[in-house]
Order: sequence, then C-alpha cells, then structure tokens
Amino acid sequence: MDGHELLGDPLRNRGTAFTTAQRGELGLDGLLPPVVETLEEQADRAYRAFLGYAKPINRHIYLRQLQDTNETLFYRLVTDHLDEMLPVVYTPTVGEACTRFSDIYRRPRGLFVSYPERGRLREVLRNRPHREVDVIVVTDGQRILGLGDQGVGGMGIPIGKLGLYTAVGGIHPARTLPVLLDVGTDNEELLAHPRYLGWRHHRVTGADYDGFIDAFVDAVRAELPDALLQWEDFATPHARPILARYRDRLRTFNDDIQGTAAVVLGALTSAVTMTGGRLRDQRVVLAGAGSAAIGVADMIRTAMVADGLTDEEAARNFWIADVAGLLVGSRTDLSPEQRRYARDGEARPLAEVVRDATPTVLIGLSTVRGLFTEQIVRDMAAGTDRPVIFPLSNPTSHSEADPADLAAWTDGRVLVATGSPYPPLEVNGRSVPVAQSNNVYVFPAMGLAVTAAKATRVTDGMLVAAATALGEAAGATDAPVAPLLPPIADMRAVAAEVAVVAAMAAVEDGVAPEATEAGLREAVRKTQWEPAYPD
Ligand SMILES: NC(=O)C1=CN([C@@H]2O[C@H](COP(=O)(O)OP(=O)(O)OC[C@H]3O[C@@H](n4cnc5c(N)ncnc54)[C@H](OP(=O)(O)O)[C@@H]3O)[C@@H](O)[C@H]2O)C=CC1
Ligand SMILES: CC(=O)C(=O)O
Ligand SMILES: [Mg+2]
Repeated sequence: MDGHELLGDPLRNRGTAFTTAQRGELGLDGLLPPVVETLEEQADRAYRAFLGYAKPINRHIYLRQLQDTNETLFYRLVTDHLDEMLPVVYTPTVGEACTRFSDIYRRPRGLFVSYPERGRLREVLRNRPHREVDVIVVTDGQRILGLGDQGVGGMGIPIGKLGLYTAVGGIHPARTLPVLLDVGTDNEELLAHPRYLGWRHHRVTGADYDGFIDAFVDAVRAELPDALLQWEDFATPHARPILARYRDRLRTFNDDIQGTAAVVLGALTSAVTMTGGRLRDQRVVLAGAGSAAIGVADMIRTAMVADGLTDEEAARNFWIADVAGLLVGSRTDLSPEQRRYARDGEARPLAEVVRDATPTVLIGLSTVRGLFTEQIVRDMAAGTDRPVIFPLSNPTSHSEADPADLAAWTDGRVLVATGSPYPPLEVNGRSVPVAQSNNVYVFPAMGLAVTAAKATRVTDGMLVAAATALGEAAGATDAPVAPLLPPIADMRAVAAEVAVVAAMAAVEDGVAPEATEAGLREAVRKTQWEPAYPD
C-alpha cells in the first residue's frame, strides 16, 4: 500500500497524526501539512468543525465523512461527546439521512445485496470490505423508524447502529458489516425520484421474498458462520416470521422486537421501583400492536410471571390497541401473537380504552405523532398517582407526546421515557433528565456479550438478564425524581456491565462455553476496542 492508498483507508489513516518518522517510512512525505497532531488535537479540531454546522443533517454528513476518512478519529469524537452526537448519528437525524439518502450520498459503506443478484449472493458477500466480522446489521428498508418504506435509503440505519456497536459496545469497527437487502420499494416518491440509487422496482413479495431471505442467510452461514446477525427495521409482517425461522439456527436476534423489549422492561422496572409498586400489579395500555409493541408486551408479561402471576393473569394486565382499536376476540384480523392479548367486548378506540382500563402504564409504539392527547393523559392521570408514560416512536417527529406536555398535563407527576432524545424537564424547580428508552441501551451490549462469550444463540434469558442489569444500573430508588435509565454519557461502561450479565445468562442457558464471571468480565474487557492509534 503506498502513501496515497493509506490515506484513503479509514481504518489505517491517521491523517495529521502520522509522525515525521512514519511519514518518511510510509511514503507520506509531502502528502500532509507539516504539523504533527495528537489524536486529542485532531478531535478538538473535528469537534469545532462539527459545531460549525448549524443543521443536524449537515452535522450528520460531516460525521459520516469523517467516519469514511479516519475511523479512529470519528470514534474518539463520538465516544467523547456521546450525549451530543447520539442524536446526530442516530435518531432523530439518521431518519432524515435515510429519507435523503440518494441526495446526500458520498461514499459506499457496507454491502448492498440486491434481488437481481440473488443467484450469486455468496460472491456478493465475498466482496465485503473486511474479512472477519463479529456483527452484521441487516435491513430491507421497509419500516425505517416510523418513516415507512425508504428502500435503499434504509442503509443509514445499519450504518448508524453499527457505529454505536463500536462507540458504545466497543466492537472493532473492522469487524462490523452493514447490509441493505434491496428488494425494491413501494414508496412511489422514491420510484419517481430521478436520482434514486436503489433497484427501481416494486417490492418483491411472498415466496420470492422468503426465498431471497433464505438465500441471504445461507450465504451468511457459509461465509461468516460466527457473525451475529441483527435484523433491523423490517415491516411487522416479515419481522416476526424471520425471527421465528432463524433464531434457533444461528446467532441472531431482532432488535426492534427483542432489543426494544429489554430496554423498556429495564425502564419500567425503574419506574415501578420509584412508585413503590410491583410489576405484577401494573395495568398496561399499549398504543400500537406491531412487532415492537407485541415484543414489549411479551417481555413484560414474562417478567410479571416471574413476579408471581400465571401467564393468563399476566395477559389480563394488557390492553393493546391499533388503528382499528382494542385487540378483542371478535376481530378476525389478529395474528396469533396479538390474539394472546385479545380482550372481550368491542374494538373501542385508544381514548376509551384508557378511560376503561385505568392504566398505570401507557406505552406508545404506534408511529403516530401526538397520539397521547391532553384528554387521554389527563384521564390516565386522574386514576393513578404516578402515571408511567413512554412515547417510544421514532424519530421525534413521530413521538406520541412531548415530555414537557406530559409533565404539564399531570402536574409534574409523570414518569416518562421517550424513544428519541428530549431536553430535561423542569419539575418543581428541578431539572429532570428524560430517559431515552431506546434499544441502543441493549444491542451494543448484546453484540459484546455474544462476541466475548462466543455464544451460539441469543436467548430470551440473555435479553431478560440485560433488562434487569439495565434497571439496576439506573439505580432508581423511591425518590420522587430520578432517571429511569443510566445517563447516556455512561452508556459505554453500562454496556460492558450489561454484556457481562448477558454473557453469564448465555453460559447458564447452555449456548456459550463454560466460563466464570471473572473470565467473562475479562473477555468483555478484551473485546472492547478503544479509539486510539496503536503504537
Ligand atoms: N424506542 C425504541 O427503541 C424503538 C421504537 N420503535 C418505534 O416503534 C414504532 C413502531 O414500530 P413497529 O412495531 O415495527 O411498526 P408497525 O408499523 O408494525 O406498528 C405500528 C402499530 O401502530 C398502530 N397504529 C397506527 N396508527 C395508530 C393509531 N392511530 N392508534 C393506535 N395504533 C396505531 C399500527 O396499527 P395497524 O397495524 O392497524 O396499522 C401498528 O399496530 C416505530 O415508530 C419505531 O420507530 C421501534 C423499535 C424500537
Ligand atoms: C430504535 C429503533 O430501532 C427504531 O425506532 O426502529
Ligand atoms: Mg429499529
């Protein structure tokens, strides 16, 4: 590799941090300005450049370019300013980056695996940028956050998620692989967009779609048999069947179903601790009955069973509503997973459900901005001292409620967590951080746990262990105001702790080789890559 090529390789490039001696040895003389900087000095300059962009989307483009130029510097910057950068590399800004993918496209990253190439998927996989891969995040772009079908633009999500696998989980950046399965798009605006970069075709469906997914999984198993495969932002009709089909065959999980459920259970456990109640006594209304919502309900139900209820009793604590209203037994459109929560009576709308059920917990996974109206929130608050309200849909433009409104409508009594970031609340003269109940608290830790423990599967036990560890890391007490989740700035340390606990669960579930807690802690520590130039 000559000097030019070295500067073009984001994993090896150090830019102005190449020393004088290195510049001589590596053919870099004359290719860089004379000053030699430390990583810290580079990061300071990059931070100032970041602040120079006013619009979040421009900050996102800047960071993506930095990632494609010098990954060490990119991760140093993001890790040092996680609080400030998370909303830019992740929700909400990544949503805008996906919708504008074809317009802001600069350089390729990861793999675009498209349907017309279905006969040669192994060859496509062999073209991956890096040989050894610990984690793959794959999407087909059909349900990008709450923004619907973004076709090839969905690639922004695996790139963003894997950035956080590294920044938060410490997975080495060269050992991650973002994948976009391009099976077309049904987004007519994209199909008509003159610069759309994806396969200009309606979505492949039915047996053709299933066969393509199967062929992709076969190619992954042949090429990268040890990689963890994370399914991300698949539409509900595909998300659960895909998980069911592959979960017992390879290291795999669905982040929207399982990662979301674990973080919500962690935040809910904190909230219940603060109210002084018990999980088994909560009455939970869920707005939305998609794969995220049913995943959340399933995990809370399991935790209620662990808290002493029968499965039937636990299911009676849920009221779940979708566009057509409450899930009730007389409806003919319910999936088997939804039917488990079907109640008696009419399919009444959310506002009525809240009045009837007098919930203690209201969770939004509906994609509908403002769905939690003042009336709904006031009705709920009339029936419980500390209403627990989690508007979890992403990005911010699709959030069911603004925490400031929730605080106002409940006289500051609400315990709130959101999917996208919000500024702290002012409650009785105190500033209270709004917890971000987002699967980013879980997936980096899961990747770390699987990699460090050499787990061959992702079990429910590992996810429940992660949820419990998260709740404990938040350190909630019965004080009236406290964070429901650990601060974002502590995420990296928390991910390591959660990974150890999940790795122990993997050993206990018999999907990882025998190891002690100390051994797993050491394995996690060794797996975590630090953004620094090697000696
Ligand atoms: N915070 C986090 O970590 C996460 C957040 N999410 C967010 O959750 C949202 C949903 O994801 P997912 O389940 O995959 O998506 P889906 O589109 O499958 O689910 C949306 C659900 O909301 C229902 N819905 C739509 N409008 C209304 C309404 N007016 N009243 C009641 N229900 C309504 C839909 O009903 P119908 O089926 O009848 O149309 C459907 O059941 C997304 O915005 C996503 O960003 C997802 C994962 C993680
Ligand atoms: C956070 C996430 O995975 C989602 O909104 O889909
Ligand atoms: Mg998602």
